[in-house]
Amino acid sequence: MAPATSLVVKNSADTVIDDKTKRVSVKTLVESPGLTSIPSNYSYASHPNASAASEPDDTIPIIDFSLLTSGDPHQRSKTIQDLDRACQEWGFFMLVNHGVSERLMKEVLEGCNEFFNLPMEEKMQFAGRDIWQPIRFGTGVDVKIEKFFFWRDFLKVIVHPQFHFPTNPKGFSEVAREYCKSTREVTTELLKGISKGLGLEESYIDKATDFDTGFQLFAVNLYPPCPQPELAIGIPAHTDHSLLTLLIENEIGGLQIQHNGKWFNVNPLPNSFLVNTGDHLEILSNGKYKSVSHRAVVNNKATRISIAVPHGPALDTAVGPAPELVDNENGRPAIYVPMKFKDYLERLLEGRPCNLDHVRAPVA
Ligand SMILES: O=C(O)CCC(=O)C(=O)O
Ligand SMILES: [Fe+2]
Repeated sequence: MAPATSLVVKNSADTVIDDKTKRVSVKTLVESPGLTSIPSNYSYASHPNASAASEPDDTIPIIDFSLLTSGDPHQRSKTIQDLDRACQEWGFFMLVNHGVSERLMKEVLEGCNEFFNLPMEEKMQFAGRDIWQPIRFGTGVDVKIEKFFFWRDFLKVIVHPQFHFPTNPKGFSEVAREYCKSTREVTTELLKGISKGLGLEESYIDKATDFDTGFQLFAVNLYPPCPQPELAIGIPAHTDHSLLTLLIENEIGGLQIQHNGKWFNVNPLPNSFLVNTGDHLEILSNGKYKSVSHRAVVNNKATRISIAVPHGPALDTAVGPAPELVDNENGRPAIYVPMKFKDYLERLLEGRPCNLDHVRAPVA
């Protein structure tokens, strides 16, 4: 295996995305002539988290959305039970028959591809480190302390409660608007089912999180082919801040989730959504559901694109454990304290390994 090099791509000022680290995008790096090994600061393999993953487990839950919304009470209550089990045992499921068209899913992925293929100066207008910037193009991750660089570029757009979007490539904004509206509608229905599965009234999560004005991101990850995929990582293990994240990808594969202490490769069913429970469902359910740890690995053959759409509470809303799920007398105290979602997101920038540590209740 060729050693990781300390090759430095000639960073002309107009390709440096991040002033602080003088980094160019991974795409720029990959397109530079003669790249046969990764620059040493992308080398991740010595990190303790870098353990091998098992083949996909065929018990990864599959939820049929059409049964949740069919109007048949028996099918609905069975699907609610399945959802409850999936959230409790995996924190992750594949959603099929969700009603979002294959055409729309293809078009939105294509739009993302075209965005990353725009000239650099077009994308550079969105470069920046401020997480509140409505449209942001960058590389790596968002934390202040990055020990090594990650093999991914990103586009992050705030799409709710206000919809923002780049005007180029042409037509992308319209497609993305329709896509984000669809994932929001699907999520609204899932949250109703999840509320019921937790033994709460159907609208509980909607009301407790002010979901109508909830924070929604359109987060695209681009993982160009990596000459030494075994040494690099696309996104290291993390949990999502949201209630639920809906993810699609261009059928290349690379998502891994942690289950019972082991890592699993996820090979999505065609046209399915990969759905994971985020920190705010763990908080609201008082730990009954776990915010699942996941990561993205890279490959040396093809560019992978994934679109993660995390749906969260309203920024000014502080979500705590549902009182119905707290029972102080019977050994089930509230294990989290409420924190405004806006403040929670800002803490992420401190780069602590587990976001939920910020809101863990002191042990009495
Ligand atoms: O690319 C993937 O499969 C994972 C992306 C992800 O976890 C994220 O954007 O939070
Ligand atoms: Fe994630």
